Amino acid sequence: MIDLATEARGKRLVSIENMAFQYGSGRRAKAVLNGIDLELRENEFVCVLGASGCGKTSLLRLIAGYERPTSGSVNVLGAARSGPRPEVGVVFQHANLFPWLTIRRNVEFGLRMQGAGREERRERAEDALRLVGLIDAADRLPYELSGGMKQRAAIARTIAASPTIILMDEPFGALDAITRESLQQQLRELWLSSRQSVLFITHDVDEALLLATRIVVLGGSPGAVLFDRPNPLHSEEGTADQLRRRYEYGKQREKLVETLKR
Ligand SMILES: Nc1ncnc2c1ncn2[C@@H]1O[C@H](COP(=O)(O)OP(=O)(O)OP(=O)(O)O)[C@@H](O)[C@H]1O
Repeated sequence: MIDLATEARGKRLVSIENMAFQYGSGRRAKAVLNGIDLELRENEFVCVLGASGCGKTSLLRLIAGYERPTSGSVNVLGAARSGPRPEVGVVFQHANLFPWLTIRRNVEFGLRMQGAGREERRERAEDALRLVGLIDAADRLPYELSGGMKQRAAIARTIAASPTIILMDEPFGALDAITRESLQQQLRELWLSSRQSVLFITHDVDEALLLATRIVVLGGSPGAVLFDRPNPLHSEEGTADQLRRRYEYGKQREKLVETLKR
């Protein structure tokens, strides 16, 4: 029988089946993930929550193609191929901008690698910088920008390359609470207008409840999927404040925190 709820979720972009992963081998082996089944579909914003050390970054690195599974499969865009690829963009906790290049040149850099011509690079970089509200800072150097602006530049660099999937590893983890909230809201608006498929790693329950269409909780050692459900609070409207004032917010939050403690 066709599962209508699953069919409605759109095309499958990432499919992980019974996957295990370990670093090293023999006596130095460190089992990190075990029995992982996970999907990312078109237009989904999946937040992967988990306590420190449960394997979230390792999972992202496997999807990005930086690591290979020890057993089981990680299929991305129909292929189990390893190595970075332009269809998969990654945003890390630290912006990693080239300090000697202007913000514009940083954003253009990946496009040059893709072989885009000068005009096209300029246009796509400007569009991306406009989307993240950084067009006025385009000709500044990274050291002249605040932490939040640098993260927005890193997001612009990823968006400009038009990936099919964006992987984000705690992109706001190193920012102060106010900047973090403002960027969460901006990312939410960006996602609502683009419906880009995103897999977002975080250990922040509030961040997941605000941004996710679906929430996955990883836990245990080696890490396993403890919870994988649509975000019941996902909404197309409203700000973070309005979301937190919703009646069900406290209950859903508590449920996730309890799962995280397992
Ligand atoms: N290159 C490596 N070699 C060996 N062990 C590693 C390596 N990288 C990570 N680990 C170990 O794998 C486990 C999972 O690490 P990972 O970074 O994936 O967790 P995480 O959930 O992202 O943690 P955090 O939230 O603290 O970033 C940890 O125990 C870590 O020490």
